Amino acid sequence: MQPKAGPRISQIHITPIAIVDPPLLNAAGLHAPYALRTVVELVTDDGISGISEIPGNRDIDEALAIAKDLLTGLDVFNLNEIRQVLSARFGTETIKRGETPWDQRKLVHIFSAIEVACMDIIGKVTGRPVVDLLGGKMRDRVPFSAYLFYKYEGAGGKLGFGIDPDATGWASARQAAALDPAGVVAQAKAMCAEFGFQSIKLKGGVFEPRQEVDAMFALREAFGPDVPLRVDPNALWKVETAIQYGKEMEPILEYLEDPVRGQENMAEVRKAVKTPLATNMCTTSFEDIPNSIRIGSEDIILSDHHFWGGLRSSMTLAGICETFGRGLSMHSNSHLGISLAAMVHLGAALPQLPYALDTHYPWQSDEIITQGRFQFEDGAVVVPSEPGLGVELDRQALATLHQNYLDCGLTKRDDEVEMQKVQPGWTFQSVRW
Ligand SMILES: O=C([O-])C(=O)C[C@H](O)[C@@H](O)C(=O)[O-]
Ligand SMILES: [Mg+2]
Repeated sequence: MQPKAGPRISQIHITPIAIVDPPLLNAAGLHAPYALRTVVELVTDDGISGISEIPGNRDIDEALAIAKDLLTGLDVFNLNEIRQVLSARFGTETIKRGETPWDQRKLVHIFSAIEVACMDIIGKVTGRPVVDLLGGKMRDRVPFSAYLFYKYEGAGGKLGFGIDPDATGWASARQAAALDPAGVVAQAKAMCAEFGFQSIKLKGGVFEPRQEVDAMFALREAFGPDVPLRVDPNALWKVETAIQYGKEMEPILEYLEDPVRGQENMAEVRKAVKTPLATNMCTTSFEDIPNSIRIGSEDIILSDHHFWGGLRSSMTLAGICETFGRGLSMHSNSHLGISLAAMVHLGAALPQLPYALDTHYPWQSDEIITQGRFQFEDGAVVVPSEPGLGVELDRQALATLHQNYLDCGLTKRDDEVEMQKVQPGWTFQSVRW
């Protein structure tokens, strides 16, 4: 029997969108009232559509527009060829990941956008969910962790620092300020009550370490020893600070995420502190792995299919982690349901899943898929069983959120600029305490 010719890419639609994001504080500054995402839709010559979502950035969107011409006519099943074509065009980029908690590299984002949309199509053609294309489902539900942020009062979007007085439940709690340990505990209680999360992460690197460590002890006091806790100062601590507070938190932490900057500093802290160290900042690409293994910079890699070049690359990373005794979990950024669907398929396919994954999803209120917002049951999302990603693009919502993008005037994430609007003169420091 002759193999069938695969469907070929005939159209690529790239739509930047802006989604409402509350004033969340982090090491890089403050979230703008809108977070940017880019939605990519591939359409095949026989009219099948596949979608993906990546962090929004005008430079990356422009690179995607160049990729469009290179990819038209290629077989969606031939992901190796697609990768080769993209590597040949963008593989020499000199852009580095940068010092912020997010990633600036174009190639990994483009790979991710194209590969996920192709896998959505392949799933539709074969009648199988994406998790099956990644080797099959290891679990039916994928657990996520509560992701707490210090924040100013405010709802984001058009309301900015204002609030919607008619909001109820988590939609109301999400607007509250959280600027001290009591505020963090109140936020955690509201988020866990709504989503049923069974582990908790605090985004640190905002206040001096004593305050953030006190917040972790307050969470332990409020939730008891059965709820795993993590804190992520996004590499702002000095080695001695990380060792001091890392030791103090040994009895209460599941893992300590990126206390310090760089693999060497992480390795030094790891030798001194018993708690496992996790990273999405020092070992962030395949090129970083050899040194990570050589010097032992972390115990857990927080993968992110948007930054590691897609879902299949993330499976490769899982194999490397298994070989070298690293744990693997997942990092996130402000995102909608297309990204969440991809994260859930990947989470379901990973051979081991010892840690609940990160997600910013509770902080978002918009959605771009026809089924509406994903539901969490006891902190977990049920793996979609429909072909492909199992989500369909809501074209009306896409148009509205694209208009938000045009109106808001943002072209990339810049938390430093947003912070300066509130605290004039504030500057990002790569190591602060
Ligand atoms: O674990 C992390 O480093 C993140 O989740 C990075 C994000 O960019 C986070 O800092 C945020 O949303 O401000
Ligand atoms: Mg992190």
